[in-house]
Amino acid sequence: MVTAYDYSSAVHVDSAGIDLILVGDSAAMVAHGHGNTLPISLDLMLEHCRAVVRGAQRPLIVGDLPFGSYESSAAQAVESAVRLVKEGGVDAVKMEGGAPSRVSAARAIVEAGIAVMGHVGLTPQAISVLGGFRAQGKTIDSALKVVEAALALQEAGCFAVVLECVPSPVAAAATQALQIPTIRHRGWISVLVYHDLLGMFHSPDHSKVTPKFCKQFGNVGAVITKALTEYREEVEARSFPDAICTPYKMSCKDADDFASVLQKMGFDGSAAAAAAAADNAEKLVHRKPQEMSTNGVLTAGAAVY
Ligand SMILES: Nc1nc(=O)c2c([nH]1)NC[C@@H]1CN(c3ccc(C(=O)N[C@@H](CCC(=O)O)C(=O)O)cc3)CN21
Ligand SMILES: CC(C)C(=O)C(=O)O
Ligand SMILES: [Mg+2]
Repeated sequence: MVTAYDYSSAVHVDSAGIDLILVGDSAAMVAHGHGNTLPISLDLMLEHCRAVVRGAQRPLIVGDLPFGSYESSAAQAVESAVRLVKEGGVDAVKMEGGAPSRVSAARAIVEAGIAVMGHVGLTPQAISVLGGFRAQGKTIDSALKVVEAALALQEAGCFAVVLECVPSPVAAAATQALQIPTIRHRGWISVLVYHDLLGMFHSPDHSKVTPKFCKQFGNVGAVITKALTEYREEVEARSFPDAICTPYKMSCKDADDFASVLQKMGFDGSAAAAAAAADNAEKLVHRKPQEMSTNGVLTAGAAVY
């Protein structure tokens, strides 16, 4: 399971054959730059869900219920879950927490006909009471609470539960106790945030949106920065764009006529510039292949024009 927040990330995750996509409220952090997940609204989550749904066909798509959209009552939870499915197009919803009121909300959503994924352990929407992004289940008492919460969510009808930031004995015990699948986040990991696994951000510059440790399966951020830098340098050096790169063609005759019309109108400078550009394009096109740069773009261009 990997998160996705927009069309292009959904296309990538689908192409990689990944089974589940989470449209996570972590979008607040990695897509919008907030320091935690609390600010994102249900309306904004719906936009992210719609974009992801357009990009992915095969994976099961789960949408996070954002902070403030399901805590007040079971009725509010059902209403928000219905919107995620009906307007967002997701296949299932995920909600954080295992307190009795959350378990009742999960049951009500399932009874409304919507599949629910639970989420216990570190529940980022509760940072205010947890005191930060802190691992959970590190004492016997809190470890038991994690297992009990997971069991209660299963009993309420959840089809899976995410166990986030819990020690491996706690994840193992909960997984053994449950019949439904457990999805581990940061432990034995099987859900990762897209940007984390691709290495999209260079810590520590973006430490507020990048958790301390996560296996990086790529270094995409560095690839992006390199490409953007090369583009900027080529534009600054005026080596890109060159005449041959333009796909918009004008016949030599039209170019000449265009220049004389400009001249008649009194735009002498423009006429000269247009004629020079036409001349330049002409020269490039008629160069012999061996005179061309070994750059593939130029060579391909010579064949076309
Ligand atoms: N990019 C990103 N990746 C995530 O995994 C993620 C988000 N955003 N946003 C929502 C939550 C927040 N998450 C986080 C954020 C920070 C830590 C973190 O730094 N944990 C420390 C401290 C643990 C402790 O104090 O007990 C760690 O070392 O793992 C963990 C999970 C997981 N989720
Ligand atoms: C980290 C995962 C489990 C999540 O809830 C999110 O990305 O929002
Ligand atoms: Mg989330």
